[in-house]
Amino acid sequence: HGWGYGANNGPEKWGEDFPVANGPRQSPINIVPKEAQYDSTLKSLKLKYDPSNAKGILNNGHSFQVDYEDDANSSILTGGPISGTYRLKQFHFHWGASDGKGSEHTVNGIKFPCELHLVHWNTKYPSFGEAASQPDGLAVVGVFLKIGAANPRLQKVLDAFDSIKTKGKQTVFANFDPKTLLPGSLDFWTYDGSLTTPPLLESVSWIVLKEPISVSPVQMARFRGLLFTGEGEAPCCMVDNYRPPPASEGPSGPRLLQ
Ligand SMILES: Cc1c(Cl)c([N+](=O)[O-])nn1CC(=O)Nc1ccc(S(N)(=O)=O)cc1
Ligand SMILES: [Zn+2]
Repeated sequence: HGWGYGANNGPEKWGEDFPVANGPRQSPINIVPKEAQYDSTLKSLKLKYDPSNAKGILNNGHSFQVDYEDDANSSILTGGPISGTYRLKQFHFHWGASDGKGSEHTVNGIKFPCELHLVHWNTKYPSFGEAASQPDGLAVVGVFLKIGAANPRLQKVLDAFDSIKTKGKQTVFANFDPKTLLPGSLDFWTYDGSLTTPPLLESVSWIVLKEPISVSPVQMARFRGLLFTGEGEAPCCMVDNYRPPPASEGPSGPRLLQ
């Protein structure tokens, strides 16, 4: 009976097994742009990805993720609020059962239908696993998806869904540049937070892009065709795999890029 997003094992229950759920730097948060501090010391974001580092796509029972080779500095994040070099490990998404919800971060209380996370780890540590337990260990770039025209950049990901419908299924996913999923502007909000699923480690520098990318209702429907459940189990659609922000606003809001 592991954690999930159901009534009995969802976000309200995570604190039972993971007390850090009530810690001081938990994610996601509601972003209030007017309250974001202007920080001219912040640098612009630099993302350099090598498409050939893409390895596979996996349904992990909570979301699906595209995994990258991370044994060299070929797909990296630098600049923004971080110092040093962070390597891309994987990207994944969170989404709702309907278009009115699904994102983890919210903006002025507004939920987007979907949110993309590109997960990177600090190369000052020997591995992702080591970095994940350090306060400056991880950097996740969050991108909102909003309902609009179909996004052709999502096509290759959507086309893999038939091969990873159930929990534990994975397939080869080669030659994909995650940069193609980013909006035109890399302007961002940033704050120090945590993983948004168990183990909820408080090791993430969050970098949330201000500009969303588009996704069509038909494309969103295809996300909802994935299953939380494994082959042969009673099927449960993979939807609402998002942690909501805390009801009350946190201590300090995010900083804003120059
Ligand atoms: C905790 C951990 C370790 Cl350590 C390893 N490992 O391979 O050594 N893998 N995982 C799992 C992992 O990455 N979870 C994760 C959870 C939330 C997010 S999110 N939504 O972007 O905050 C990103 C990742
Ligand atoms: Zn995530």
